[in-house]
Order: sequence, then C-alpha cells, then structure tokens
Amino acid sequence: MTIGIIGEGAIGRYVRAHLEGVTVALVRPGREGPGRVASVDALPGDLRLMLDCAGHQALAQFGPEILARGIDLVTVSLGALADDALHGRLREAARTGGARLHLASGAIGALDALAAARVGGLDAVTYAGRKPPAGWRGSAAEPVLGLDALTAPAAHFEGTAREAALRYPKNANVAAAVALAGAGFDATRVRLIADPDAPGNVHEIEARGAFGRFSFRIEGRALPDNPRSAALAAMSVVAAVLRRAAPVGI
Ligand SMILES: NC(=O)C1=CN([C@@H]2O[C@H](COP(=O)(O)OP(=O)(O)OC[C@H]3O[C@@H](n4cnc5c(N)ncnc54)[C@H](OP(=O)(O)O)[C@@H]3O)[C@@H](O)[C@H]2O)C=CC1
Ligand SMILES: O=C([O-])CC(=O)C(=O)O
Repeated sequence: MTIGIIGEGAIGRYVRAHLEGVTVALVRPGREGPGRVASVDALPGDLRLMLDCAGHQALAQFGPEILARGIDLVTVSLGALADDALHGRLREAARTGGARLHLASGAIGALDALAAARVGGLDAVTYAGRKPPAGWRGSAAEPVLGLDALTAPAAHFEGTAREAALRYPKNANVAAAVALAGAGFDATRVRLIADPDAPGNVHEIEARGAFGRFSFRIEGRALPDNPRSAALAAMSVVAAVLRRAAPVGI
C-alpha cells in the first residue's frame, strides 16, 4: 500500500522510520523534490492513505481536498476540530469522497472507555495536561507564566476543551481527543499546567457517568527532537496504520 505523509517534524520522522510504504510527502510550496509534492493534485493516483503529522494548519489546508478525493486520512491534529466550520467541511468532504478521517489517539489512551461511557451518559469529564516548562515554550503559556523562572507547578489555563484546543494548537490535541470521545468540546473541563518537576508529558482524565467512574493517567516520554510532543502520539499513528491492515484486531 502506498502511503503519503504531511509533516517532516518530530512526529512525521518517527512515523516514517517505523512504517513501510510511506513513499510521498506533502510539503510546503517551494520544498518539492523527489517523493515530495506541494499539492493534493500532485499526489500519486494510487494513493489510498495520508497521514497528517503536521498540525492544525496543514489539516485545514489539505484535509478537505484529500478526503474529497477519496483518500483516507489519519490525523494527529484533533484540536483543529474545535473549529466547527472546519469540522463540518471535513465531515462533508469525507462523505463526498467516500473516505474516512481517522482521529489518532495521540498522546492519550482510554478513549475507548470514554466513548463507550458516553452511550450511557456522562456527568463530568475533566482533563489535566502537565508538561515541563520546555514543553510549553512557544505556546499561550508563555505570556501567562515566566517559564524559565518557574520553581513550582503553575496552571496557565482553565476552561473548556474548545478554548484549550484553539488557544494551544500544538499542546492541547489531547484535550480535543478527550472531548471528541466523551462529553464534547464545551462540556469537557481542561486544566493545563507547567511543572518543573513533571516526570514527562503527563495526561490525566477523570470521568463519571451512568457507567461508573474512571481515572486515567499517563506519563508520556517526549520525542527527542520536540519536548512538546509525546512519543506515544507518533506511535499512535503507526498503530492506526497497522490496525487498518490487520485481519483481526482491537
Ligand atoms: N494528538 C496528539 O496527542 C498530539 C498532536 N500533536 C500535533 O502534531 C503536530 C506536529 O507535531 P511535531 O511533529 O512534534 O511538530 P514539529 O514542529 O516537530 O513538526 C511539524 C512538521 O509539520 C510541518 N508542517 C506544518 N504545517 C505545514 C503545512 N501547512 N504544510 C506542510 N507541512 C507543514 C512542519 O514544516 P515546517 O518545518 O516547514 O514548519 C514540520 O515538518 C503538532 O503541531 C500538534 O498539533 C502533537 C503532539 C500530540
Ligand atoms: O504530546 C503531548 O504530550 C500532548 C500534546 O502536545 C497535545 O495534546 O497536543
């Protein structure tokens, strides 16, 4: 199977190194070359799967056209779906093209439990994301906190998953994943914390509803070349592709 990728950063490079069959990259105009094209039109005709490892802007820019062409798309840019207009365009394009937008589980887990719990009704879902200061560099945390001088954990955001996803496009895709699986963007409460003693990128979900209650916590290791992004996010893209190919699987 021929697979294409968007993004040649920390996640994209990991995915490429761990998957066979990635033969073409969708890149910014001016960066074309062998195996690199700058438009959806220029993608090979036999391509059936694209992997977005590039972020919100790339999903908005290329996603609708990829799906409308009948090419399935796996994305890590879940927070982009907090924009209802883009979410609608992607849904419509997928319908038109008979393709599917697959939302990679990314740096979090337990989304299956949350999605099942949603069926019975959820009363409250909260998500807390905690990273070392370096993981928040370049984000909306910077003007709120002195990241370099931080000596104790400090929350720099409290609000809905929708606000978090839109305000922190490189750091709150997990908030979007929790929202999309569970109680939705507006009913999911989010707290984002910079913590000099964080043991990694720590993500915690608390949920209760008709099913009962659960807590989930993961201490994710960041990718070596980007302290913002958990290695598990890249692994989840590879796992999503492998799952598609498996005759039996979970
Ligand atoms: N779901 C989840 O749990 C997680 C999701 N993410 C999402 O994944 C994204 C990528 O993470 P990561 O790999 O660590 O980030 P990097 O900054 O290391 O890499 C991003 C790559 O995408 C490319 N890119 C960005 N926009 C475009 C575009 N419009 N067209 C073509 N290429 C583009 C960049 O190119 P250039 O160098 O030219 O800018 C770069 O190669 C994050 O921004 C975040 O939104 C990240 C972590 C967890
Ligand atoms: O990689 C992580 O730990 C989480 C992240 O950046 C995001 O949610 O966008």
